[in-house]
Amino acid sequence: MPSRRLSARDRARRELGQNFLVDRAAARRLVRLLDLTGPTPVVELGAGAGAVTRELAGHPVTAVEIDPHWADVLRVRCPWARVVRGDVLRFAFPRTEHVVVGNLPYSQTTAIVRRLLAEPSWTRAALLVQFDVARKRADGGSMLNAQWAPWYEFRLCGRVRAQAFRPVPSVDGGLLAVRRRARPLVPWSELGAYQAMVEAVFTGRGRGLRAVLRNLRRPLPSGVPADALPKDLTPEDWARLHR
Ligand SMILES: C[S@@+](CC[C@H](N)C(=O)[O-])C[C@H]1O[C@@H](n2cnc3c(N)ncnc32)[C@H](O)[C@@H]1O
Repeated sequence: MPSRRLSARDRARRELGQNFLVDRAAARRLVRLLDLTGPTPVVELGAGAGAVTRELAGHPVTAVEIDPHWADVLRVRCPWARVVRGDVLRFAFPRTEHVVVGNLPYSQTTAIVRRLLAEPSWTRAALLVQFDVARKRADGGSMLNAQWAPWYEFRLCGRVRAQAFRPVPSVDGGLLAVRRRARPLVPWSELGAYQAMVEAVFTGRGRGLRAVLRNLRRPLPSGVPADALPKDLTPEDWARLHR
């Protein structure tokens, strides 16, 4: 029955964060952040109705979409793309070099970003997320930022007004560029130990960084003021603290 089908679609729209881009210029701005020059493989996260996918015509694209309805639509609209019907959180990312793009479902941004950062083979990502989330990532200072700072640089690249999406969300979007460092500040093989250290510092007992580090029996990195807080440390400070 049409009315039941409509309500199922409405439910999917809400649960899966289906705020589709209707502003072509915004989709182009997102794709331009990838600096695509040659035939670099692209993985698109949450491809939906293909607003971003169609701006990638001519590139080898793998478009991941969880909703079977939109995955089927995509196969017709963007026949050059390899469409994978599945959950980004379980997707097997390529083991060879690639780039990543996605207008992410707002409700799953953190989970998807965490999943993405744990993948070793992509070099650049262009993400459209809530503006405040993009700004927070780019400003640094959070535990999540510190845990990934030796490997990635985050940059806020602009705002996308809420009216660029349908349905119109309650907040604007933000363009976030993530670049893997050519020379990581900490070896990838030490990721687990490094992240445990960052968590211990952020959640450790003591007032100020010096006291927290004293409790953890670690020295304050040279050049860091005694009254600094964990959020004040630069990626280089964190790397020295790890060493
Ligand atoms: C904000 S929409 C973006 C759609 C399209 N890329 C665009 O820009 O118009 C997010 C898309 O991600 C899909 N999605 C939500 N959760 C997902 C997940 N866990 N894995 C894969 N796709 C997901 C939704 O169905 C939706 O199509």
